[in-house]
Amino acid sequence: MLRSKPTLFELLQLLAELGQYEKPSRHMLETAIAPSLSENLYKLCDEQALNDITLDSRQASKNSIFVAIKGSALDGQAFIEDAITRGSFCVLLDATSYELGKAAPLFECKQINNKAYICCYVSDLATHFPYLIKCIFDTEDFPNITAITGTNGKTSVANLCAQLASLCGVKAGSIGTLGVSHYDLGKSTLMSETLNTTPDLFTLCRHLQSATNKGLGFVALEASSHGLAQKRLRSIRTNCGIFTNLTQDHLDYHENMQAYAAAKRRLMSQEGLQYLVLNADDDESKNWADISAQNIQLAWYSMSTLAKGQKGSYVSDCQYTQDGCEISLHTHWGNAQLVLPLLGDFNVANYLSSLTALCLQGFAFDKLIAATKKLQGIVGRMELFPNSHASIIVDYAHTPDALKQALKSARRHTRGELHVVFGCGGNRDKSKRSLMGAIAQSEADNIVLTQDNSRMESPVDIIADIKKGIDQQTKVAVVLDRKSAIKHAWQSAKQEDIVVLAGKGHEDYLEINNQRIDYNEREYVKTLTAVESEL
Ligand SMILES: CC(=O)N[C@H]1[C@@H](OP(=O)(O)OP(=O)(O)OC[C@H]2O[C@@H](n3ccc(=O)[nH]c3=O)[C@H](O)[C@@H]2O)O[C@H](CO)[C@@H](O)[C@@H]1O[C@H](C)C(=O)N[C@@H](C)C(=O)N[C@H](CCC(=O)O)C(=O)O
Ligand SMILES: Nc1ncnc2c1ncn2[C@@H]1O[C@H](COP(=O)(O)OP(=O)(O)OP(=O)(O)O)[C@@H](O)[C@H]1O
Repeated sequence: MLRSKPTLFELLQLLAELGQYEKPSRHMLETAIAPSLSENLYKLCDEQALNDITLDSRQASKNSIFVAIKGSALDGQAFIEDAITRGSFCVLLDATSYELGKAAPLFECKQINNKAYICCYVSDLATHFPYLIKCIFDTEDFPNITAITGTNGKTSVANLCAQLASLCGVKAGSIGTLGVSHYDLGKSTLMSETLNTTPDLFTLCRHLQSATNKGLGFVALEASSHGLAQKRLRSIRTNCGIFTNLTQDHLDYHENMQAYAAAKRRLMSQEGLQYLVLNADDDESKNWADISAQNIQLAWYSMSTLAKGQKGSYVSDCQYTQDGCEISLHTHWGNAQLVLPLLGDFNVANYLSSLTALCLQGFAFDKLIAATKKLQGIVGRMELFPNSHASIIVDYAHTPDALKQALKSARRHTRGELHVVFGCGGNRDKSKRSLMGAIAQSEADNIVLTQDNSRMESPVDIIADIKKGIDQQTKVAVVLDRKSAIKHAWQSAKQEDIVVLAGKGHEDYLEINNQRIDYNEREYVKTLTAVESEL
């Protein structure tokens, strides 16, 4: 029988060929399994093509392989029972995790709750991940991938790229903070939630395999700095990379800006990278251009103009209306006058990067312009909730730069005063709190400080840290309960004012004392503004 994918036994033989250990024989397999008298297990090892692999026991499917590795907080070995209970028949472990001082066998048969499974010990297991995925997924058939990195804008750009590609007739997908979505002619369907912005390599492959099976030709993928640093994208062929910007974030993890910037630059080493889109208005882009490989085609985007010789897109004039931006667009591929249903300069920049990436990859300019007219705003990203009292914008800004950009942008769209409601997350980069306080003071007329995901910290302490950046305390009100804070800000606002709610965006929970409490800001705003007539 012809099989496109190997069995576990064949996989072990292939790994042995890579020089890791002695080639196993069938006799070894029979001897290992025989004592458990598990005929079914033998069949799974020697007759059944491998079908799924996971690092996370909670995702283990029937007849899958569970890869148990040590993480930064936990050891995957603690979840073997969970994986076996959920259907895994095999656990891959690094050879070093075998009993101290003893040489690990290549495999042995074990039992948990009367269920036999096979435990394989592979030397340098993590270095074989790229090889493992090629044995299980049709990686060569994966859709064209555009990966987006940068401190801010990844989700927005991924969404815009996927919307535009699908409106041009190519079924598309996006993978990132908002989950995994598929797009057909601009209409998006949420396929699954994601635990991480950039999923681990095996989860990512599962999403890409499903995209392949559903006939998608294009996928926009968010590449977070954690994901890049932890090599979650390694060996995933990436046609195009987009870098949006670099400002302070995640220093609790990366420790300093150099390490953070270096993590992002890893995107340039992605396998198969042909195109790179850089932000001419961001200094870090110049470092990217200096070190990108000669064979990668560069293109640029800018909110002002491009230098001589820079191929790409820019905007010469931007008018801010109550519900969007009117722009004069100039690109290497053509020019146009456009109305974008997006708020804020940075969303125009996000649009430019998406358009440039698609033009570079051969999408027709005219089709993209026609598609632009059908674009939808992005959930929780400068999302406008107009009403006759004072418009509300729900935005996901949770970094100093994002808050600054969101407030500056909102200011341009308002004729009245600007109000901001925000807090900061607990147990994360504390240094950004006072910076965000200072930004709110300089950019907004009125500030309401409130709860965000305080996690294990006291929200009162977090707010005290934010206040350290504010000396005009008369501008500030503190209302701990987030819904009450929003109501307070909106009721104190006047007609033609704008109230920006920063930090929660699309999320549907508040994480307090390590518990997720149902909280949907967008739904709350709809309810609140529906009763505006009672004001
Ligand atoms: C610090 C960090 O980034 N940790 C990530 C890392 O976890 P880890 O390797 O340390 O794993 P661990 O939690 O110690 O667990 C060890 C092993 O046990 C497994 N396990 C764990 C629990 C369980 O029930 N069953 C199970 O099998 C885990 O899958 C893992 O293989 O690798 C895991 C798999 O890829 C990630 O899910 C996990 O993200 C955690 C949840 C996290 O909070 N990460 C954040 C900081 C993050 O990565 N954020 C960025 C976006 C940031 C942004 O731009 O805003 C992201 O891409 O999501
Ligand atoms: N190009 C940009 N430059 C600066 N700020 C931006 C840009 N695009 C979006 N923002 C701001 O950053 C917030 C987050 O945007 P988005 O979700 O697109 O970024 P992200 O990089 O995916 O962030 P995260 O990884 O934290 O989810 C937005 O709500 C907005 O306030």
